[in-house]
Amino acid sequence: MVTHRTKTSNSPPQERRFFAQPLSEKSKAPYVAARNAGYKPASSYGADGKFTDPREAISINKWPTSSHASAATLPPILSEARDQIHGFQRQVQAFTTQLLELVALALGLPATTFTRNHNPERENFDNFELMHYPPVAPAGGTGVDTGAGAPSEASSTFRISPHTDWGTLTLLFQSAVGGLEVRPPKYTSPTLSLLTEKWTPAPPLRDNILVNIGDMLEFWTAGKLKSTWHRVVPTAADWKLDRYTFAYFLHPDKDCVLVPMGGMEKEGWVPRYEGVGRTAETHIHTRIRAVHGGKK
Ligand SMILES: O=C(O)CCC(=O)C(=O)O
Ligand SMILES: [Fe+2]
Repeated sequence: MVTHRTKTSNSPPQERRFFAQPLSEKSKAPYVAARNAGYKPASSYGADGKFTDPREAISINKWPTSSHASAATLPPILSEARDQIHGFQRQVQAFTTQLLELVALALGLPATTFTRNHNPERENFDNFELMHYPPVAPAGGTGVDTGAGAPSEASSTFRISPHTDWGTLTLLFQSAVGGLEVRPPKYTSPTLSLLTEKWTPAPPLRDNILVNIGDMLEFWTAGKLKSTWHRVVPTAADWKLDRYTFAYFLHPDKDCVLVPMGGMEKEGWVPRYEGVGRTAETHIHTRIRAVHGGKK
């Protein structure tokens, strides 16, 4: 799903300034698993727990204003931008509310089917993440794209390894450097075959926001909407470049339950992933443990 954006610049200057700092500075707000927020150094984890990715990122949770108990701890450069971040989050909230209403209507459901689980005043895992991907050489030598032709799974090289996003929707603000690929919906197995499956490139489109469907919508629609597998690979054209993106991960209220809505569950439905009947909070904690381990 691609949607048009108007006023947001491609990469806020704070983003580059933040990542250019020494590790000791960036680590002043370290990642805290219970909040799913903070700085995650390069090569310290992988998107799906299977590979280790060279990407570094900082996650900012829903309340960057210090008046909230669960406010994100922000490192100095980003705390200067608190108001800007908060304003951006409010715009995202208004926009995603409309988007979720449209998704419900398109499925023939009442407009509030999904929005009633996304109360902006309640606790959730909403997460605004700034990312930096350092240059990485493609597998099999420079100038060769990685992917379906790679000789073995272990030798695959990613900027971010294949994964699905955990929340409801992800808004992806990509920079000019490409490499994002999505797994076409014809592949329905919960496990990937990196050696045979062909992925579809999703190059950055100027002034557009790319919207990914996340796990929650897959559970609520009994698989009618699929949580999209995606990855970022180094391409022949720009593997030497640093890549910056930012993403807004929209999450539902922590206590809502992941069961099909609006009578969408058909007899014989086999969920692709574990998690049906759990709360959103339990699902996210399970995902965090798989990626970051039990520590922190
Ligand atoms: O940087 C991108 O284009 C994708 C990032 C992504 O998939 C993620 O952070 O979950
Ligand atoms: Fe993702």
